[in-house]
Amino acid sequence: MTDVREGVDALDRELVSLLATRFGYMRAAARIKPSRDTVRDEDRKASVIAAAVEEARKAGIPEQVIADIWETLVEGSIAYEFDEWDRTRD
Ligand SMILES: O=C(O)C(=O)C[C@]1(C(=O)O)C=C[C@@H](O)C=C1
Repeated sequence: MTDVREGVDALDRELVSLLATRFGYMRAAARIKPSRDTVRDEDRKASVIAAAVEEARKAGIPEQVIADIWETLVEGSIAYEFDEWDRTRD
């Protein structure tokens, strides 16, 4: 069990590192988007979540769990992008 928990802890560190990279892309998106009302894109949000759920289906892991995680992730990303957009504009 110790090995399993060490594996989980190492994987969680990797996941956070990958998420840090993803949030870096959100900073880039906030810089690129020309107006505040383009930060939230519901069509893109739906397509990002659908793609993650499809990957979950292929991997044989619970699709609803992945849908819930991605809902939180994309909403958190949108909030972060709004903060970035406001921080970098007057
Ligand atoms: O694709 C974008 O436009 C993004 O800013 C990325 C992202 C995401 O988290 O994947 C975030 C905000 C948008 O509403 C849609 C998707």
